[in-house]
Amino acid sequence: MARRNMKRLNFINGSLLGRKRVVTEQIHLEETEEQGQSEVDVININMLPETETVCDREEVIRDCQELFDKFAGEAHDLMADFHERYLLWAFSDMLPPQMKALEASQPWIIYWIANSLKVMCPGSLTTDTQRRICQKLLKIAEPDGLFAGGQGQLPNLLCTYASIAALALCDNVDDCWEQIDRKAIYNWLMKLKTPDGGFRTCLEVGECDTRGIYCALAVAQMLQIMTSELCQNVKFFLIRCQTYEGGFGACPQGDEAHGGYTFCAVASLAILNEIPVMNIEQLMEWCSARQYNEEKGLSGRSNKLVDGCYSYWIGATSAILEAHGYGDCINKPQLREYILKCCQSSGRPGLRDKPGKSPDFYHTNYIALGLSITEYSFEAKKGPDALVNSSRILRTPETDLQPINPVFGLPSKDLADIIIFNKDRL
Ligand SMILES: CC(C)=CCC/C(C)=C/CC/C(C)=C/COP(=O)(O)OP(=O)(O)O
Ligand SMILES: [Zn+2]
Repeated sequence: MARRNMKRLNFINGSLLGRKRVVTEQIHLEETEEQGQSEVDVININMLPETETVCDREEVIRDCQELFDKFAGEAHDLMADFHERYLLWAFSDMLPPQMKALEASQPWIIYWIANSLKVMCPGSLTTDTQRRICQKLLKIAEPDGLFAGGQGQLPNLLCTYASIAALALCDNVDDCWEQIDRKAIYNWLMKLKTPDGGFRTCLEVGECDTRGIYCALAVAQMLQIMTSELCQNVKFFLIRCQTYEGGFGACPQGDEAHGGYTFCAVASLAILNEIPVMNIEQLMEWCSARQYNEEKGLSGRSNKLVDGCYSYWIGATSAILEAHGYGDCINKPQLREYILKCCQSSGRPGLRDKPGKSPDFYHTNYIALGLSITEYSFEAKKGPDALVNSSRILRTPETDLQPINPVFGLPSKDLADIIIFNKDRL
């Protein structure tokens, strides 16, 4: 066999329409060592071009491999008590000044912390903390019953989802669920609705993409204010967001498939009970391609790096498909290994995107949800509420995680409780 001499072609750095040169194919002549014959070796143009991300990925693979070697053969558990301290601190102390940037996302911070506690350390969200959460969120909703990022801010759909999800975690303390103004929220959702089936994130100036649809439908389902008028055309908007790759972009036609927007689209179709309208085979292939052999974790889009938060955005998408009878498209034990060995460190509490990154509340929540997904199998319940049965497939006595509903990002019990409560209010 001739020794192959593969040479990397320089990636053509320019837009397709800007390229005016004639395409040339380079060939390389080489003497084979054994036979002394000349052989033509065509350069493989399918080789990965050397981009910044390709180099970054090599570093990520090295970092992960180091941790896999370090913990080889060890059952590496979740350090739940350690992470609990980080989460409880956030509810009792001043947040660091750099978190000022999240001034318009206060319900999100509350949801991420409270949900992480409920999933990883059940019992640690005390009645007193639940009371403080409700008082804070219901204060933001004054005087019109609509939720925003903070007091005095414009009502916002994404913050409304985060607020209702956080309230769902409060076990109806002090009858707080009674104080959610479902009528005001329904009327406002109808005003946010666009004729093509989308939802704006806020009146007049809000953007319109799959996140808005997901937040509107999830809120409507949790509050039991779902109507056919609210759902009109929504599935057509979503169908148009599925790209040639199989994942979903933010908006119809043209956006790149991305894990976050794919979750929003697939979870929305689950709420609408319309899972079969998408191209399931392509979606499953795309989800599987998000998991990399070397790092074992999930990326959010083609040729990008693994990140712990996709353990939920892609992990939940896969769990929803599994619940609807399509089988697993990710490898749960491998994902578990990435999470437990690469997304936590005994040096600093909280969960992180990847080795070398700092933990934060967002990643702690979505990685905890992803880890829970790896411990259960899923089956959709019959009926209109997008409820899901989960059965434990793994027993880790020290750190059993709560089963979650992959559609709503909440522990199954909290979700069922708020839905049942609101059903009775009809
Ligand atoms: C319910 C709700 C509102 C859900 C939102 C879902 C959503 C859009 C998540 C995206 C999260 C994320 C890591 C974006 C970063 O993109 P990037 O381009 O920085 O990261 P990448 O390199 O991994 O693509
Ligand atoms: Zn992330």
